[in-house]
Amino acid sequence: MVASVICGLTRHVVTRTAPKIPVQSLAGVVSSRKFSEKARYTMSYETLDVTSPHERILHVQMNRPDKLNAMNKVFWREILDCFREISDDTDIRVVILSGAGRMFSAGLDIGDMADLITSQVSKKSDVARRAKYLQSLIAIYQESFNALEKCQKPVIAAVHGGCIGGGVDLIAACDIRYCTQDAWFQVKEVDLGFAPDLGTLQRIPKTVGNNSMVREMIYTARKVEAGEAKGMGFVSQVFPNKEVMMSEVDKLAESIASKSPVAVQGCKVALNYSRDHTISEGLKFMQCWNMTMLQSEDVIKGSEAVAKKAEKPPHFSKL
Ligand SMILES: CC/C=C\C=C\CC(=O)SCCNC(=O)CCNC(=O)[C@H](O)C(C)(C)COP(=O)(O)OP(=O)(O)OC[C@H]1O[C@@H](n2cnc3c(N)ncnc32)[C@H](O)[C@@H]1OP(=O)(O)O
Repeated sequence: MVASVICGLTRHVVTRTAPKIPVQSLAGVVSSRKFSEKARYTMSYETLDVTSPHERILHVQMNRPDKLNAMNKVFWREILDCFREISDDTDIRVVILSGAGRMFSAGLDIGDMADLITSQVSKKSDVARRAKYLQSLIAIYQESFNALEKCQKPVIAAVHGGCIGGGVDLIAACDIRYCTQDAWFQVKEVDLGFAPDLGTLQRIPKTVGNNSMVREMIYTARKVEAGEAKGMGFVSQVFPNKEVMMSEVDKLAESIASKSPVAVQGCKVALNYSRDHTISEGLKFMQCWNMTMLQSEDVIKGSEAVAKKAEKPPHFSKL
């Protein structure tokens, strides 16, 4: 019953329970998804444009420019599938996330949501049935953005123009946020009459030291300009325009991609774990993590390069 009611979402749920395993992770089988230099990554999506600007780096661009990258039903499924696939792809070490067209994202696709309310929610006769439906819908959307945080590779958000509602939830789940001078951020949900539910309220207060400013931004739903976002620590760098930003993002991604994936992925998992646990639990986690990872060949290669003051980083194998 529930499956038939959630209609277009059924496919979504099924995908979640059976994550795809990348071909190349199956016993070294040669994949059709190998890179040629600057080749287009062959994952194919309707709402995302996925390319590989450099070896080991993937650029995921939200690609509904005519709708200001508003997040529709297809997007929620694709962003989840895409980041799950990237997480397991040993060819990839860093991901860049951006938006095509004149802004990063106008957030939730309001038309799409209105259709869903009319076609699904309002047809249910009872408050409990409507509530159950909405609860599972919110959980599905949350999982789409959790996928960025769970992705083993660092994700760099590159924001230009508006970043509204779901757009803020999305970048809150990223590791690093850069933006252009013309970027603005708006937690718009309060203006629409509800509280954000996809991570803004949970992640931003743990990212930004200025809790007073976070609450001001959320309660008023006002636009926060790039300089203010940097001042509060939500973004780490502001650039004059998108071209300059993307070039700097590339440099950042290349720098991270040149490092040991054992080290970088270890840092990501430990930073996320430590954010959600006590210091003592985080330290215990590191004992367990590094009692294995300190035995990696990467530690030998890295230490030798540092000791020899090598100009170039050593070659670290895929992980
Ligand atoms: C379960 C809950 C899950 C998720 C919850 C998420 C919460 C949110 O995301 S809340 C925020 C929702 N978004 C908004 O309220 C923004 C709405 N849009 C606007 O206010 C404006 O479009 C604008 C971003 C300020 C830009 O204005 P303007 O420059 O004048 O462009 P427009 O002509 O308005 O838009 C161009 C084109 O894009 C379509 N569009 C814009 N935003 C959305 C949207 N959020 N959903 C769907 N479509 C959107 C707009 O309709 C236009 O399309 P046309 O086909 O050209 O008409």
